[in-house]
Amino acid sequence: MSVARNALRKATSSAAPVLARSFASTSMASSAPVNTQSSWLLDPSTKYRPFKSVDLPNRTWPDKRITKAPRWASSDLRDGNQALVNPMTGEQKARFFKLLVKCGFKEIEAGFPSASQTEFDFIRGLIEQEQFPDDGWLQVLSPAREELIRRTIESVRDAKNVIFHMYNAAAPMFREQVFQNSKEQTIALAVKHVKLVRQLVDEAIARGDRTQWQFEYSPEAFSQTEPEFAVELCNAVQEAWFAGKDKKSERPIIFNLPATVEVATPNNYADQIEYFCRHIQDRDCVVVSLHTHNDRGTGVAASELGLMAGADRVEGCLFGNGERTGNVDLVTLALNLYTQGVSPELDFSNLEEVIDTVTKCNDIPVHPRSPWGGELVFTAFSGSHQDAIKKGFGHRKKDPSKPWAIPYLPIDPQDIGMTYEAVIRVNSQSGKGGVAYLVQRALQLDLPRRMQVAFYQVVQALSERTSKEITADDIEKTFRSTYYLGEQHIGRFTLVDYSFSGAEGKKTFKGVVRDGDEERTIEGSGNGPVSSLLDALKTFGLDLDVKDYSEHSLGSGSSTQAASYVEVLNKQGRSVWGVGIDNDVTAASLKAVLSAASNASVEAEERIKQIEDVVVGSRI
Ligand SMILES: CC(=O)SCCNC(=O)CCNC(=O)[C@H](O)C(C)(C)COP(=O)(O)OP(=O)(O)OC[C@H]1O[C@@H](n2cnc3c(N)ncnc32)[C@H](O)[C@@H]1OP(=O)(O)O
Ligand SMILES: CC(C)C(=O)C(=O)O
Ligand SMILES: [Mg+2]
Repeated sequence: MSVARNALRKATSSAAPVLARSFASTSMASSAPVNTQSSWLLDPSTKYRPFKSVDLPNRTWPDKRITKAPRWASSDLRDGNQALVNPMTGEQKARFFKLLVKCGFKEIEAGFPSASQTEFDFIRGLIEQEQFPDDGWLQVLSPAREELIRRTIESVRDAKNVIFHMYNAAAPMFREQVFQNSKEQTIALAVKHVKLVRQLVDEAIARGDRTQWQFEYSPEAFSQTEPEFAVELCNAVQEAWFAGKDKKSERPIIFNLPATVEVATPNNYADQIEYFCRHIQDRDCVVVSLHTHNDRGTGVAASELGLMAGADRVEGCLFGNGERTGNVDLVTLALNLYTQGVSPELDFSNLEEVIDTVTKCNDIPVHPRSPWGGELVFTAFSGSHQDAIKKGFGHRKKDPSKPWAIPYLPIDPQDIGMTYEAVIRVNSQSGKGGVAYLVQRALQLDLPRRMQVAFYQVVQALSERTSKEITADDIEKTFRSTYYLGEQHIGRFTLVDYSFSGAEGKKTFKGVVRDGDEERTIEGSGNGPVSSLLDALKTFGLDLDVKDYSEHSLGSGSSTQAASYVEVLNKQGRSVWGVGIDNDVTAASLKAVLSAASNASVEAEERIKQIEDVVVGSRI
C-alpha cells in the first residue's frame, strides 16, 4: 500500500517540473519541443472529454423535495469491506453487523459469499445463529457468473429473508475493454444469469425452503452507460425475472443504479435517475435504488438529487467507506434529512458509539471535519463564531420550544449524543464571547460586557504566552484565580465580618477585613455598601472609585446565590474588576469590592504572571 502510494507521489512530483518547464518554454516562445505530457497539462481537453449529459429538457427533479426517508441498505460489509487494506475478520464483521442492526438498518449487504471461505462462513454464521431480526433482509452480492451464483445461493440456504444481488457491467468502456461484448451480448449475459437465479430460487421454493426472496440487479457503471441502453438492459432483466409470473403480485425487482465511479456533477446523475424512472417499464413493479461513489466528492449530493429524481432506496456505507474515495456516506445522508425535519428512520443518537465501532472495524479514522461525526464539526475557535453561538444559545434559552436555529450549529449536538463541551474552544483566534460562554457554562456567571473584555485580555495574554489551546478547564481556573473565587484563590483582602449603620443614601460600613495574615477593623461611609467599603479601604492606602456595578442571581430555590461584579478605577485611571458570590446580596457586593481591591493592589504585569503560575502550574 505505502509502496504504491509512494510511487504515485513520485509520479506527481516529477510532473511539477515538467509543467514549470513547459510554461517557461511557452512564455519565452522557446523553440524547444513541448512534450506530450506537458501539453496535456496545459490543455487537458487534448486528454479528457467533458461528460455527455442526458437530454432531459423537461426534468422535474429540481423542484422536488425529499419528504420521507428512503429504504436504506448498508453495504459496509461488502462494498466497504472489499476496499479495506485488510478486510474485516469474522469478529469485526459480526461487531459491525450488530451495530447496523442497532442503528435500524433492515437491509444489510453482508458480503460477497463466493469471494472466499471467510465470506461464505460469515453469511452461514449469521443465518445459523439467527442474527437477523425477523423484518431484516440479508443481502448477498454475486457477479453474473454461473459458478459464483450457485455458490452464493448455497450460502444463504435457510435464511429467512434474502435479497439476491447480481451485477454485470453495462458501460461502453467495460463492454469494449473488459468483456469485448456488444450491447446484445451484454443483455444476453445478464438475462441468462437472471434466469439461473430465478431457477435456483424457484427450486428452493419448491423444496419448501422458508426463504423469502427479493432480486436486485445492478447494471454496473450505470452512470457511464447510455441511458436508453440501461433501460433496455433493465427491461430485459425485468422480463427474465418475472417470466411466467404475475408481476404485480410478486415482490418488486430492485434496480440498483450505481455511479460506480463518479464522473460528473451530481445534476447529471439526477437526470439519469429521472430518465430511468420515466422509461423503465412497469415502474410500480420496480424499486429504484441509488448507489453512488464519491470520486468527485459529490456522492452525497448525487444521492440527494437522485432521491429528488424519484429513487426509493439508497445503498452506501457509514462514514463513506468504500472503493477509492468511498461509497456515499449514509450517516451524512441520514442526518442531512434529520436537519430538514424528516425522520431518517435510522438511529444515530449515539454517534460516538457508531464512530467507535466503525473505526475499530475498518481501521480507518473518521476525519475531524467529516460531516456530523467529525471531532471538530461543532467546534468554533474563532471569536466571531463563538460570539454568535453564545448569543444564539442565550436567545434559545428564552424559548426552547422554537425550531432549532443557532448560528453556525446546523444541528443540536445533543441529538446525536454529543455534549456542548466542545462547541467553543479557545485559542489565539478566539474572542471575548467564547471565553464568556465558557465561564457561563462552568460557573453560571453572566459577565457584564465590559468585564468580558477585561477577562478576555487576561486569557489572551495567557494564550499568547503558552501558544496553546486554552481548555475549558483552564478558563475556569483562570477566572477563579483572576477574581479570587474559591478557597484556593485568596487575594490580599478578604472579608471576615461586617455591619452597616445609617439610613438609605448615607451608610457607614464597619467591619473586619483580613489583609494578608493581619485582620483589621476598618470603617467608611458612602451612599451604599460598595462606596462605603471603598471609603474604608483608604485605610490601606487604596483610593478607588466605582466605575461599574451589576449583580444577578445564581441558581434557584433555596440554593439561590447572588453574583456581583464591580469595576473600580484607581487614581491613574487603571481599571480592575472584582467578583463576589454569596448567599447574601450585600455580602456578594462587598466580596466583589475586595476582589477588585486585591487586584488593584498588584501591578498589572505582575498579576498576569501570578495567574499564569496558577493555571500553567496546575496543568503540570
Ligand atoms: C463495482 C463493484 O464493487 S463489483 C464487486 C467487486 N467485488 C469484488 O470483486 C470482491 C470479491 N471478488 C473476488 O473475490 C474475486 O474477484 C472473485 C472470487 C469473485 C472472482 O475471482 P477470479 O475468478 O479470480 O476473477 P477475477 O477476480 O480476476 O475477475 C475477473 C474475471 O472475471 C470475469 N468475469 C467478470 N464477470 C463475468 C461474467 N459475468 N461472466 C464471465 N466472466 C466474468 C472477467 O472477464 C475476468 O475473467 P478473465 O480473468 O478470464 O479475464
Ligand atoms: C456491485 C455494484 C453495485 C457496485 O458496487 C458498484 O457498481 O459500485
Ligand atoms: Mg460500489
